[in-house]
Amino acid sequence: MSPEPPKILLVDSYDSFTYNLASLCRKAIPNCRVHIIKNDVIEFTDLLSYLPYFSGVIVGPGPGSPDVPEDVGLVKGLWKMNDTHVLPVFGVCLGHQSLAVEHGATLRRLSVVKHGQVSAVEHTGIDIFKGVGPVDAVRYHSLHVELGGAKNIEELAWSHDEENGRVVMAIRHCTRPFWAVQYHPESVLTRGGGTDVVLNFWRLACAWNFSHGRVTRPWDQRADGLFGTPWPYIRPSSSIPRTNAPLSPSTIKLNIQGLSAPDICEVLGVDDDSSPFVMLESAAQPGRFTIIGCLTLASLRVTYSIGDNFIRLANGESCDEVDLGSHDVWSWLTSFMNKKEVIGGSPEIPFWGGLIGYLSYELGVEYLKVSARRMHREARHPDVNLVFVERSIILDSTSGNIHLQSIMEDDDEWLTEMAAQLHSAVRNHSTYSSLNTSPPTKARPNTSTVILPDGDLYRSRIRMAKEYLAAGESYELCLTANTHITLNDPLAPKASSTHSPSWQRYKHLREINPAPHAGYLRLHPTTLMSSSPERFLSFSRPPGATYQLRPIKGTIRKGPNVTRAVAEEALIGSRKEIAENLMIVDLIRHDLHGAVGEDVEVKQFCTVEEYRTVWQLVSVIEGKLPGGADQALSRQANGAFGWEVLKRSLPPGSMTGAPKKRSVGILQQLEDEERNVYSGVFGYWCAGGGGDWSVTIRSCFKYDDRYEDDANKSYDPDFYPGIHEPEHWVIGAGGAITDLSDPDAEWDEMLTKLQSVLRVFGADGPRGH
Ligand SMILES: C=C(O[C@@H]1C=C(C(=O)O)C=C[C@H]1O)C(=O)O
Ligand SMILES: NC(=O)CC[C@H](N)C(=O)O
Repeated sequence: MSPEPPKILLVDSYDSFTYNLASLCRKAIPNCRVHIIKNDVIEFTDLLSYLPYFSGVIVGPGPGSPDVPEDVGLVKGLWKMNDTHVLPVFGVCLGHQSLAVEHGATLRRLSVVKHGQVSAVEHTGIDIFKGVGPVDAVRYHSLHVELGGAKNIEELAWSHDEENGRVVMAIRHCTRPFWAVQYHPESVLTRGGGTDVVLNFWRLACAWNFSHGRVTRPWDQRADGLFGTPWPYIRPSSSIPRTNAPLSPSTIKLNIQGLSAPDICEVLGVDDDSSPFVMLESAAQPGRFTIIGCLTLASLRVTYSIGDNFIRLANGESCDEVDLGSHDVWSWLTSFMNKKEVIGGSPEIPFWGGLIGYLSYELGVEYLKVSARRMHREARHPDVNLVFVERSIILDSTSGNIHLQSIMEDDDEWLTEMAAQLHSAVRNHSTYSSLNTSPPTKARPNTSTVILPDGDLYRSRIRMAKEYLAAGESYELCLTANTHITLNDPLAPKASSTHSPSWQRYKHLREINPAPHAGYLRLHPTTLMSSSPERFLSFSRPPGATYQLRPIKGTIRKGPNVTRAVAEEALIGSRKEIAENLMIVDLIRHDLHGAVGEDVEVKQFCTVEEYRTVWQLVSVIEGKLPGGADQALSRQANGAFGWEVLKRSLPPGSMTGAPKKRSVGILQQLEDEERNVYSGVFGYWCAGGGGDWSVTIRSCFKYDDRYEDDANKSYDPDFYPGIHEPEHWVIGAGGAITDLSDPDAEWDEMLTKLQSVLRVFGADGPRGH
């Protein structure tokens, strides 16, 4: 009989780095099984009888303080076990602080907090540091411990901070098998002191277990009941069998020069303001494909608002509310897409047909189970707003090819007709207004109002955010605020069957701020225009799917003297910017490890990319499922696992800060309004597997409630409910606040981001005040 594998209990204090620690543990401890529990799922006294199943415990990092019982939960109890229960424990950061504090150490705040910063760590070279060379370790902490009054605690490592003096970096208990480190061994930038230290812990733990005659209890049903499957646990996304025969796209490939994405939209009738319309546009590098939906009266709209127990399905003819029953919106959509599977399209085309639309920020917040203070349950606008696209036109900016596709049966006639229409559009191309790029007329005086966030209030919120950071509640907070624009010009051309003001504005936006993740989504009641630079998550078609996230953190405004070299110096050369980006990279590694398991890699760390108005610092993280799971899941459903990864990773970490859950809760205190469409994601899920979702930033949206009940039903050209009404647009903008943030500079950065979109309204831009 083979020996039982080492079993490690990892206690998670609601951190955003826990799965990184699990992964480190799996790398360091041969063949181990890691069971993760939250620190509040069980009382410590009830956990005691389960400890014999484990060879050791790892106590992870987390927000808050070791002094606050709710922050550490059952962890406190571990250090007070009586001799019969004792087992080896390794603490990290909050875990380290808890070990020290429970033994009499003094908890203090650092004079200057360390979030996402690398420090040289000196160590004794013994014990968990035996054979360990130089350590350059990432730190995420505001609090630290002084060992003066501590009993039985010995220092093993320390750092010398310019501002804080000597800070304890690792300790051990003198008589019990307890060790801990203040730094983060699992961070992607930690060099030395990671796997080597965890392996040493494991060797010491084995030696202690052996010398104390401690044998782990064989795993049984009882343990299974509480601790379940060890990490990495790949969640099957859907067990619903495929019920329909898969569809197959019919395609025509054209190479027509001189037809832009907006030209094609106009051929398709985007100017009819009452009709739904979707385009995901790669309006700049590194974007390649533009996806345009060719919607029909029968195109199915799928909407859902938080708090509802139904999904709304509508097309131009009917509208139904479908009871969710035991499903949530995520699983409902998974089974919906299971019935829509498409196979056999051209492999290089990312989208063959499928869902296009947006998911709100609050949808992600709801999944995190943060108690939502301000959720307006009544009369919510859609948090999920999607349309199922059966006919599409894809532009490939690399080859110049235009692909017409349909997954509707016997649709060749449409393909031929559309090809003919596009050919004739080029011949008459002067009739298409998109070729005339003149911006919408500047707003007449007194016809538009722009309500900017209040500068003093924003700065005071930054200071409050920094107070939370100093207290150890968060490592980084992405603070944002909304700008409201009201347009009320009785003389401006009205929405009609031949004129869509929002479309004209979008065309202007793509000119002044071309972006790789641009988009125009008119899914009434919502209209979204985006010039987003940021991909959130893309997943390629299974099998062998790659899950890629591309967080941006670090922004500077472009200007005549801001060359690439200057931008690199300002971004890569800045401790602050690298720290901001690193924190999100570590957070995203955790989110991805939580979904796909062990195979997660940082492919690009902090590279400067150029956009029309800003330079940005971008990192790329990719994950893959293990071979067996990948095969099994790809047989089961068409990209449903990508949908699962999306669900588990929202809201985008770059829009929350870390640790995600606690930070989202704090941001709800600091921000006055819901973020809604802003800070969520928009993109597609292809029915052939694969998807691409962008972060909804550098965007603006409006709700037009007058369309709500009727527009889906009516394509009646005489029905324009918005005809004499003002338009009300919202632009969200913000930035990551860390301890190193300067309130004036952050306000300015927020204005820079805001300005990239606000200019389309022809309104006077914001000035710093
Ligand atoms: C918050 C915004 O952007 C986010 C914050 C960034 C930053 O702090 O540098 C960069 C990109 C986004 O992840 C925004 O555009 O409104
Ligand atoms: N990363 C952590 O565990 C942080 C611990 C604690 N909240 C601090 O800020 O010091």
